[in-house]
Amino acid sequence: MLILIDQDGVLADFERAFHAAWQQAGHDFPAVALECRTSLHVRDDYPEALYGAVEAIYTAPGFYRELPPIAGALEGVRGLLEAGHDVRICTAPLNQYRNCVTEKFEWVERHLGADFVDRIILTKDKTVVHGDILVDDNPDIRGSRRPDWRQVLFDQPYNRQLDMPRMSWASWRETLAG
Ligand SMILES: Cc1cn([C@H]2C[C@H](O)[C@@H](COP(=O)(O)O)O2)c(=O)[nH]c1=O
Ligand SMILES: [Mg+2]
Repeated sequence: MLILIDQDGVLADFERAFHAAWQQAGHDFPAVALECRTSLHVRDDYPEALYGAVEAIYTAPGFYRELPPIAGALEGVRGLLEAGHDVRICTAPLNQYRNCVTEKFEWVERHLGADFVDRIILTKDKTVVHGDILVDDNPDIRGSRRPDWRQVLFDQPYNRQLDMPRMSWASWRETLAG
């Protein structure tokens, strides 16, 4: 199968890095714990007056480059390749793209190797990308086409309210390797 895998929130731990950076910044408003997050976009869980401070963190140089891998993600990707699947990273850049785009590529090279950079598909519209499965933490993927991929939701606290087929890296074999 052709398996498309999202980067932020599936391979790279955007949430853990943001939480740590917000705590480090010393804002009076406390960092929202991952289990309490309610929306894909972290900004939505903070007061509007702090949106600028929130965006300043994830648009800062190095934020995307230094994201820690999500537990089990790198092993899961390698396992899917070893199982004979064609794996591509299908990822959307921030609108504030300047650091994000380069650092997403640097992240893949650092954690999956230089050859894996050839497997990156960078798009703001994932519905135009061909694939059999898309693993993504976004519960509301919108675009210009009816996609031919079937989404498997990557389990995160902010998408648990939805009754959709889902996985974590602890369960990828049962969900994807079939
Ligand atoms: C703001 C924000 C972004 N992300 C991730 C999700 C996508 O991979 C990119 C671009 O997101 P957008 O929805 O196209 O702006 O960044 C995220 O995981 N959490 C966030 O708060
Ligand atoms: Mg994501």
